[in-house]
Amino acid sequence: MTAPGARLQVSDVTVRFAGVTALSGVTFTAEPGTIHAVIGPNGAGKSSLFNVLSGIYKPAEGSVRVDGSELIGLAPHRVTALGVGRAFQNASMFAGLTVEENLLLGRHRLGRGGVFAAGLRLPYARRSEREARAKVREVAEFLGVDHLLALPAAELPYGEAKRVDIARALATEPRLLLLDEPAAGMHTHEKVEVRDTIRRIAAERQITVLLVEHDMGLVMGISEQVTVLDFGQVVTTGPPGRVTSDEAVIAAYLGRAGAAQKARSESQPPS
Ligand SMILES: Nc1ncnc2c1ncn2[C@@H]1O[C@H](COP(=O)(O)OP(=O)(O)OP(=O)(O)O)[C@@H](O)[C@H]1O
Repeated sequence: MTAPGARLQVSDVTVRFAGVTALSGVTFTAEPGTIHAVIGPNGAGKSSLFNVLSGIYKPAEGSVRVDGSELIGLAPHRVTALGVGRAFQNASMFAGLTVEENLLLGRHRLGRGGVFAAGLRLPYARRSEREARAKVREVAEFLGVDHLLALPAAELPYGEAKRVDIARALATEPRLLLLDEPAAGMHTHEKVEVRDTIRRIAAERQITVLLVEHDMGLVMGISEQVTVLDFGQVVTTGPPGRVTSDEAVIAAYLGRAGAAQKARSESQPPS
């Protein structure tokens, strides 16, 4: 049976870099098995949040709980073991390995075989390797990338590489999946596939999906809840219909777009 998706509780998370507060008191909850988007203008803090949630950044303050277990302070591989998988904005595979090898590597730290056990061909290492290969194939079939398993990762076209990167994250059997701009740079028909894939991950596997994405049509079409960040702070969290009509959200987007337009017009030489 598939383990149900995790509840993610982000509480008062603050991240500072020299002179810059990237996140300030960020608080929201993503409910099990739902699709929860995090949106915001450039520089709002979305990547910093994902880096906290995958153990890359340690916040100055705050707590992140996955089904009640504290994530802050865990190394990235421990975060994976806790049930958090991440697909990256730029697919993060080893170019010299095949797709299957990349997917197996993602799972490696979940297995108990280890390098020595595998080298000695100990029975439990062989069993764990068999299980890992079966899981990788099952996930690849679920995402329709099984025909790519034997290919070198370097040969994948951009869109396929992004789908395979989602498969790599899913192969770690996450209960919470972080998707970082899964539709970036994709054609319209590929975006439809990505949308359907994300829906199936939540609906058929009950995995909680946290989605950072700039395509508002995609975000508003599939998310149950949307958290809006601006200047590192939560502007609001709510269902898409409410968020899109929220004055503060409109101001955050239009204000930033208006400022950019003003800067562009001011940089034009007078005619
Ligand atoms: N490693 C870092 N060192 C210094 N400042 C950083 C670092 N990472 C992010 N920042 C700053 O923190 C703020 C938030 O950046 P972040 O990349 O998290 O935003 P974002 O919402 O992901 O933006 P984008 O949509 O452009 O990717 C920005 O002001 C950024 O310049």
